[in-house]
Amino acid sequence: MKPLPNIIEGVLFDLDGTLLDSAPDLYAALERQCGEEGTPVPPYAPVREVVSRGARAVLRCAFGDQGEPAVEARVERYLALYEEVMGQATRPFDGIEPMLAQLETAGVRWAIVTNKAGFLTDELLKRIGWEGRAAAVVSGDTLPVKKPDPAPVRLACERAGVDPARSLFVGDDRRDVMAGAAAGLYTVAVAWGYLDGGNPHEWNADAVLDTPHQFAQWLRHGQAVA
Ligand SMILES: O=C(O)COP(=O)(O)O
Ligand SMILES: [Mg+2]
Repeated sequence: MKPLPNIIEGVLFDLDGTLLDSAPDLYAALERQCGEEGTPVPPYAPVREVVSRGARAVLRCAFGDQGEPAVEARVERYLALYEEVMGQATRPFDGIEPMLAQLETAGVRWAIVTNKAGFLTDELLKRIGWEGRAAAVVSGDTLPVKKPDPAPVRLACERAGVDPARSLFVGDDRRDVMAGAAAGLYTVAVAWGYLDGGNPHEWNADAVLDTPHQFAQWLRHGQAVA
């Protein structure tokens, strides 16, 4: 693993699958939609895996064999159902809260760069009690482009007032690593997330960490822990 920057000003995080285990609510919304349509509900595991790719990827698990227009036609209803249940079962992954507290105590600013639509991100952060806590929040529709484009990462650095060269980008998907690297940040792939069926060791991240606890320890010591 590449050594960490000497001074860390900011840590930017992906949301779904990195800070929050949001898959149970995204699955619950799909269950409801399948129920409304009398369609069989797909098993949880393959849905969980694609959650970081957004609503369409989740819908494809149930309606994909009917073709892309059938998926597209259900996005609006799916998002409405998700908004209803969002936050009920979504929790930070184990170890995330103490890790964020560690950053806050150390005066390191942390921010969120998610591909989730802004109206959902803002409402979800309210519901889980994180409103106003992150130094910046950039959502999938804040700009005309989203991750893997580096622009949302650059904007989050600007809004949080941190130097990209002294900041980390942390995510559970290859597109997080691509966006973070192209924006000039040190990139961390997290193996505790959804991973989209991929292997985080193959994404050319500067570091790969297995648990939030290990990540927190690594930040404290500036190096990988065994
Ligand atoms: O909802 C999405 O599209 C994915 O969200 P994420 O970027 O926070 O993983
Ligand atoms: Mg993600």
